Amino acid sequence: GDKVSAQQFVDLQQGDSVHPGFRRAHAKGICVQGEFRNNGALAQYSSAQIFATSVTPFVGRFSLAGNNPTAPDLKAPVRSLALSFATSASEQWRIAMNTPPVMAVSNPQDFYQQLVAIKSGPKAIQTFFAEHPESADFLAWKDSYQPSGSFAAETYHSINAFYLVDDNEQRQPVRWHMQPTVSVTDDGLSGPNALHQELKARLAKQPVVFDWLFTLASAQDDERNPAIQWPAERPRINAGKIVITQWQAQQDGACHSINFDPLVLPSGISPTVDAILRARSAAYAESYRRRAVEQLRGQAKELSND
Ligand code: HEM
Repeated sequence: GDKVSAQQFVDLQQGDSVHPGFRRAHAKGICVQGEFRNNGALAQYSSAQIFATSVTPFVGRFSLAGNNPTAPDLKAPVRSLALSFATSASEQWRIAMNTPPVMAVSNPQDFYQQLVAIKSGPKAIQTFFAEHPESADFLAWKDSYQPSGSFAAETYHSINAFYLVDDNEQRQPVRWHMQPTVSVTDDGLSGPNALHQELKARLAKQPVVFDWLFTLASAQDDERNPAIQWPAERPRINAGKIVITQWQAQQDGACHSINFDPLVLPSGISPTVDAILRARSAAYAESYRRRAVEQLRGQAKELSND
């Protein structure tokens, strides 16, 4: 199909009502900070500094899919976690993850059409999925997914694959996910900011901890295709713990001015040719450009979800 530009993506995602100063997607969220406690297990696969050092701090952001920074927390179909590690003076690693393990489609053009179909209503999206059999793994996830009662209790997936690159330039394709260490039901949660309030109350008492698990592809898996789940028997390596200790409101917080572009990678990690990664990088930059201009012009709304 025809190429889709970053401007077209962001125009569609921001929709008719622009919220000046906010992200055009995943607009509602909260900044967090913490550290990665490495256990050394990935050092043989990747020369990245983060897998050689014991502790690396990060700035992160929990968020909800959608363009509205005041949307009700419990209505969002997808929850997210983004992390930015300053792994050395010259390198950063930025990661943006969602609750589904795969995308419904394999390329940017089809994702654009999926967003068009979502806007057109339930019948259009049903037709879209019927015409895209590669969405089967995504739909299976969607059918079985039970939203939890906490950002801390979700599993967040890289979806796109990357390569771990070792000292000899050997590449191992991987996907990763953050596995929660608590389970929380949504019983009794209510109100538009339920997940934000739950997170703040939780962090006042204890850190939020995830295990960072990497799944190793084998030669039969196509690491360029973000729609296809890899078989469950693929090896998994636990690289250590993601420990979140603090939060800040997003508009004043350290995550506000970070563009969580998935192609900002340190040496030892490299991108696959998955076209979605390039599309994401371009769209995030366009969204960032728009919100930065609005902020510069003083149009950004002061708004927090406290
Ligand atoms: C072609 C496909 C995609 C497009 C066009 C797209 C577009 C966008 C845009 C425009 C933003 C706002 C960026 C900003 O202003 O900082 C965003 C944020 C985000 N996206 Fe995507 N996205 C895509 C796929 C994905 C996938 C596959 C994932 C998960 C693996 C993902 C996870 C996120 C997350 C977590 C955020 C919020 C990051 C933050 O907290 O700042 N996106 N996306």
